[in-house]
Amino acid sequence: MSDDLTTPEAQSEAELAFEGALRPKSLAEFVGQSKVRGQLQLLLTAARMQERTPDHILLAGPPGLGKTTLAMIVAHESGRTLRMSSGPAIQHAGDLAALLSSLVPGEVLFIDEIHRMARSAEEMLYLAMEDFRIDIMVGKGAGATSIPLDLAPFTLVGATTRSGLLPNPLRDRFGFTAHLEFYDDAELEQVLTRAAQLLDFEVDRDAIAEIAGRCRGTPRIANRLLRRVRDYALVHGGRADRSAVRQALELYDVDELGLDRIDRAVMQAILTRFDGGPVGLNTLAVSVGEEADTIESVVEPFLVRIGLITRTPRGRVATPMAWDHLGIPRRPTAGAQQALFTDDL
Ligand SMILES: Nc1ncnc2c1ncn2[C@@H]1O[C@H](COP(=O)(O)OP(=O)(O)OP(=O)(O)O)[C@@H](O)[C@H]1O
Repeated sequence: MSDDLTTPEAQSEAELAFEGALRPKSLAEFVGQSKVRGQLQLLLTAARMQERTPDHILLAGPPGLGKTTLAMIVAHESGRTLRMSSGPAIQHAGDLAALLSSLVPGEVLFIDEIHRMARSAEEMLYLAMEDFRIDIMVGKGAGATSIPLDLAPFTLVGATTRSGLLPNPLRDRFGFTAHLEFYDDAELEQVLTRAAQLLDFEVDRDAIAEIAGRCRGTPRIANRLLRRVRDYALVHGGRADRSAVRQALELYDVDELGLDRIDRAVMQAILTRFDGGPVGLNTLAVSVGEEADTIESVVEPFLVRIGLITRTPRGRVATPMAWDHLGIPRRPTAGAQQALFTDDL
């Protein structure tokens, strides 16, 4: 689904550059997530007063809600440099050893998608987080020895979209875990207003409200839709008003609830092929030709959140609102109450 406007992951170098320009640089500029902001502020201030590195921080939540931005803010607010890496780039304990041993004292190490790091590296990280020390294995077999190596003190900021996949010993070593929530419409309007100002783009208030309602509670998508609306207003030479938003987003297949092509394909499958469900994740993924992981981590949380589907022990089930929204008449004999596919819940 890499070409979809509402995919919450960043999609290209150009988008990353665009995001960089809009990224809040301080906690004060960061919109929403007020509880997490307050908790982080306290943690950073206490560390500063005690002249020590801040505790390790785990940021959990769906893509595009601001985990990378918060990691950058942690480094910035504590006056430290930031080193960025990601779970998939750490395939061996040696990759992590090289990274950790090159940190300068006090540096903030950001590991995105930390749940995708190699198991062997995870174990090395336990000791590094706790004692700022690692054991390097030298040699093989009976002659193998481990050489302890002291590390510079650092703060690890881990980000994950799947905190349930992190082993407990790793999760427990974070001093603070922040669960980022989807943003409400008022917060998204603030994100959009700020972005429009930074882009020097004049846009009507009701246009902002219209975009906020269609961006899946996700700032990254809000900014991306704003960009498309800006293109539309530029090309058509008109005002960036509510009607321009509607026309631009219709062109890109984003409906008034923010559903895109994939969401609709998933809903159509549940409603028409499986009579409203229940249907198991893998069966559903195969029927729409998508990865089960994409359905589970990107599509489903949003559909559940807006009340179009529910998760039951027997699988995903469409709600009455889903039939109405997709404009599909409910079948009186729908087998929705039968567990059709219970093999892969
Ligand atoms: N609270 C916020 N206030 C203003 N803008 C935000 C906020 N959170 C995120 N953004 C905007 O959304 C973009 C995406 O945020 P970010 O890269 O931090 O998300 P993420 O959660 O790390 O996503 P991923 O998991 O895909 O890496 C940022 O460039 C920023 O412009």
